[in-house]
Amino acid sequence: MSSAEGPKSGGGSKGSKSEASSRVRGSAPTGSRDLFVRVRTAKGRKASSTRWLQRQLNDPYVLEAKRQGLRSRAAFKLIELDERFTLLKPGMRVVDLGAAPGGWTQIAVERTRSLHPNGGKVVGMDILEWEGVAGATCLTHDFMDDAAPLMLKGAMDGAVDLVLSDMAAPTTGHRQTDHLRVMGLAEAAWYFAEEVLAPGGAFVCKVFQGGTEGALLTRMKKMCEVIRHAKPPASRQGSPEVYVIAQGFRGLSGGEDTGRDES
Ligand SMILES: C[S@@+](CC[C@H](N)C(=O)[O-])C[C@H]1O[C@@H](n2cnc3c(N)ncnc32)[C@H](O)[C@@H]1O
Repeated sequence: MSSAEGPKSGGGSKGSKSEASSRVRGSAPTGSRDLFVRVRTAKGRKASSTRWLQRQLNDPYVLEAKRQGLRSRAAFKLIELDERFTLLKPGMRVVDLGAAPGGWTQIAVERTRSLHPNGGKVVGMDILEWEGVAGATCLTHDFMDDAAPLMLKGAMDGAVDLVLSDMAAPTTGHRQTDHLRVMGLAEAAWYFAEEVLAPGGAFVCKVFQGGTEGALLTRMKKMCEVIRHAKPPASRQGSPEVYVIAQGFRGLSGGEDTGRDES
């Protein structure tokens, strides 16, 4: 796993905010901000909100995302994972689950060149309403709903090279409940990936510290050449999130028992 230290150095692209820009975004912020913004407590604002605001105003990833016209600081997590594991290439077909507000989708569009003729294809889905990203098909639907896989398959119309899932249910503060919820989403994302991934395809999914659960990991190992876990530097150090990266999808060799409960 990578450490969650300060931002990496990078090229520092100049910040047009146009999504249609042909400029490839994606350099992580360079160095930290000199001026620390202190937020005073205000009447009617909870201490937790003040802390959140102060963190946002002093977070180099938040500032850099804004500068580069990226919709979320989370975009840098995908950028860092892509730099480490070489996930995205021009022409690739990508599904992005839990896509709102669209930072990962923006990066997928740029790196697959889905806006270009003969470029890739990107389909994103989120349970929340979200603003469309040019170059992607953006769906609003609960991925846990039975109809969701069919909607995604219909929009993709063919095999997928990369399934991304940054899905996260709102946290309750109860560690086990939050863990179970995120793992439920991860499991559903993997089963979807099994159905749509092309040979050689890859899967990247948010899980919680401790990594992917035993049964799911065993199943993934049977179907992929390599499975790794990573915490990209942009992932907050205090957050339990890590990502599982499965590459070299080969599916199952005829009728093997995977232990999945099909009932
Ligand atoms: C951390 S955010 C994703 C950020 C995104 N990767 C980006 O770069 O902008 C997690 C998202 O998962 C979505 N989500 C959670 N449960 C979901 C579900 N059942 N179906 C679809 N989306 C879901 C949430 O609505 C939220 O927008």
